[in-house]
Amino acid sequence: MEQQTLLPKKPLATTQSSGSGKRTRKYFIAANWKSNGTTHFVKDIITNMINSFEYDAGKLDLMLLPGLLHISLAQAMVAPHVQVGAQNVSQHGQGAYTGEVAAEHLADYGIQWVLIGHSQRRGVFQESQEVVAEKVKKSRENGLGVILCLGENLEQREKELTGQVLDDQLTSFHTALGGNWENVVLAYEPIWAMGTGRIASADQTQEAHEHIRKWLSKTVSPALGEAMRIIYAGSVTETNCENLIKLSQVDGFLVGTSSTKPAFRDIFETVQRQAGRDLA
Ligand SMILES: O=C(CO)COP(=O)(O)O
Repeated sequence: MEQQTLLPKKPLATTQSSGSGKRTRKYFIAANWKSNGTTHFVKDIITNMINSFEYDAGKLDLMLLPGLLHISLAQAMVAPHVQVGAQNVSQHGQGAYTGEVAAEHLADYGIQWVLIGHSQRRGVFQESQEVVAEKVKKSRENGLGVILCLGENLEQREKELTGQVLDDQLTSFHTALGGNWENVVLAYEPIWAMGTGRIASADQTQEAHEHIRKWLSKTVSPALGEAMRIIYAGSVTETNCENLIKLSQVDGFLVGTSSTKPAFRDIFETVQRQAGRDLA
């Protein structure tokens, strides 16, 4: 099949630096519904919650990541500014890969963004960084924007290897992206905080995000270091989101469990308030 180079129709702006030291990065919040929900759930949450959000799409991006079969339903229902992405993609192209969903298929269905490298894919499904990198390449060949997850496990943190782990993952992403960081959002996921109810402290989060930003500044360019959206993932709730979103290095959240609950409204509104305060 001829390669598609479908450019995102609704590109998410990677905001530019003003050079003034003032925040210019647009906030980003994604709801990862994982393998949860039914068609009833999707209709209900979009109608009664998601589509009722009134927000300035110049300051905040909102993306839903439903289960694969629910994507078309969500696409058909969401209000114009709300994006819908996929939670996963095959590392293979089209071909004899039974049960896999190729990047070509996502693009063909008008899906413009995909989550790659989620800790549950890496852990439960044993995806290596090499496989993750292949997924990035296939997605880019098909014009998809990517939310790239990275982060350390508990053992790596305790051995003080967090910086090294992040550097290795970033290096792999850089190669897979061919140095093109357009339409990329990075999600820092300390694996020990995923679905555990345990959350990274403000210091740990700020430090990890800063580390990532410095790597981008040094390895790619200072402009990219300043412009890249780095969002936090791991046990975000309506009670802890306020403190995290105030951190200068945190540009939003990838929300799991709480994104399927009424709490998501509070989390969204907290990010929205911060965006209103920070962005002119
Ligand atoms: O997996 C996550 C985000 O994709 C985080 O999940 P929890 O918010 O349930 O910890």
